[in-house]
Amino acid sequence: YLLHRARHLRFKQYGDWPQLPPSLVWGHMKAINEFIVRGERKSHIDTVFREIQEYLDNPPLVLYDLRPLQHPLCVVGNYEVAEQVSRSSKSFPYSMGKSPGMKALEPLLGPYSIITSEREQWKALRKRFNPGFAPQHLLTLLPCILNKTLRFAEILDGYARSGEEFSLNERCVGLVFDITGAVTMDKDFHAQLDVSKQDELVRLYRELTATYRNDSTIQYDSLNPDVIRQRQVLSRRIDALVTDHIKTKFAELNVQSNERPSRSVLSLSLQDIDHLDDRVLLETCHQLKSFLFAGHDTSSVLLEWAFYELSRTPRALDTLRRELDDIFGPESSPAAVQEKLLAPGGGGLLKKMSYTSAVIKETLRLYPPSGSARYMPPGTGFNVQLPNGKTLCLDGVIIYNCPALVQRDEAVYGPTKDEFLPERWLGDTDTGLGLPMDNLDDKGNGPVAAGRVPASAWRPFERGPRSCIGQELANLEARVILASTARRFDFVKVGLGAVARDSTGAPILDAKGQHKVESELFNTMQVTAKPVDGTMMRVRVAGLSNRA
Ligand code: HEM
Repeated sequence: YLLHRARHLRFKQYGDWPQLPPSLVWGHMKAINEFIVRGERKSHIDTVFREIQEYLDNPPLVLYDLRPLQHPLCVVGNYEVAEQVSRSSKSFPYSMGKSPGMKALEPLLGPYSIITSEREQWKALRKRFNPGFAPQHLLTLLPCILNKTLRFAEILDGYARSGEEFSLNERCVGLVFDITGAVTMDKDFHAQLDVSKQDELVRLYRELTATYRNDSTIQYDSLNPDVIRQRQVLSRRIDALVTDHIKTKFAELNVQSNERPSRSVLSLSLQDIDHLDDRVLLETCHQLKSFLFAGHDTSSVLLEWAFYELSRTPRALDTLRRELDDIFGPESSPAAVQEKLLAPGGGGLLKKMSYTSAVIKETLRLYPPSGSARYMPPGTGFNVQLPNGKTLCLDGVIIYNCPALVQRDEAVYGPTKDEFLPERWLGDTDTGLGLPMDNLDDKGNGPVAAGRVPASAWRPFERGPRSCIGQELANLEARVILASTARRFDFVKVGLGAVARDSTGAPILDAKGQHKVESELFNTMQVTAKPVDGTMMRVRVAGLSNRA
């Protein structure tokens, strides 16, 4: 009987789903491993999924039988299927539930996090925190985003003077951590200063995220008692610091003062709270932790890839710089850009940055830092329709909406699917700055189609009710940072991904207008997908003679 049952589970239960040939004992684990060892071992698992999808002739989804270690996993690479998973419907107003695998992130986020909460609890949190992330509100925080960016530019100036190699990842993480801290909790983390001068929270947070740095072994680390204990200790210390901060801010809010009231996401979320009981305190703490985590880990990756792709695509860099010259004038120093943005109506300049927006959109298309893993228990009745009209019930299977596949689908993006081509977005550069809150219908779904590419085929922030609450902030900071630094600095990749040079030392252009590279820079998995080497760079002040 047992053999009959095992055969059924392995070969019949999902027999008509697209998949690699399963083995009775190993399911798909052995077959996946064969693809892993063929390529770069440190590659993010999305790269392996991409190779398997191509090998199987690009089906809309692929099933991976990982039992008994995990639930079966279904990786979605087609925008129409992905959209059905993420959108709300009459029977499933909050779309599919989140995957139980996200529990591994609990020490980072806290058990009440908006990222993992469900149904009414999630809805109440989203309602409470949405106002702080609304575009108009975020514009009021522009001065503090610019301040942190000036510090970043000063640091780059220092590297330009010394000629030293540095990890762009470390610098971008510091910058984005500072911005997220200021915007969400009105706190200066000093994350861009020397380690000894940084706020204790930064150190603890770095230590905690480092426990997740074991490539793709999150699942197994979660079972290691030492790692579990270490995460608990760090998490409790972070909770204590964050709750103290919340209490201080709550007390300040309740004291009449002539000073301008704080505009942070935290302050806005406390406005309607009369009494800070333990539950509200903990719930608020877990949201702040979630914003810190989700905010810094993703936005820094966006910046790293954007600077890298611009550094090896002279055509795109020239176009971007010309746009910035037109909008901000020829004076290109970060301070001059700051002055323009802070002048009356300055925020409106950001809306004019359509090529910059296309660069951001294209970077997030090629290198989405994260995706969405969903799950509905068996018996729920969650069905999707495949492009061929066939219906599949997704109950009991972890569904991974994988933007790294959807956003390189040849059927949508054509033969240039793997190329960095910001121009493809001209005329359709909305990166969500088109007010996602207003753009959504009453069920929280986004527009069905816009421009030449279906809107749902670009989904780095996911779509539907559980889409990223911080997408406006991410877009805003990326625009401000690119506006302040893209004309000032020339980035030069060193090590992995460095450009190839001819005998005179000049970079070699390929037929598509990009510099040839000596080796490919690629993403690895460290909770999110990020460049494997920390994006080692050198930087120079661009055209010293004509740029301030
Ligand atoms: C380039 C930057 C960013 C990218 C690519 C990104 C991507 C995503 C994705 C794919 C999700 C869905 C996750 C899931 O379904 O499990 C998400 C959710 C979320 N993100 Fe972001 N994110 C970015 C920046 C930010 C920032 C700056 C913040 C806040 C400071 C933030 C806070 C959140 C939160 C709280 C959620 C959960 C929303 C909910 O379930 O209601 N993210 N993000």
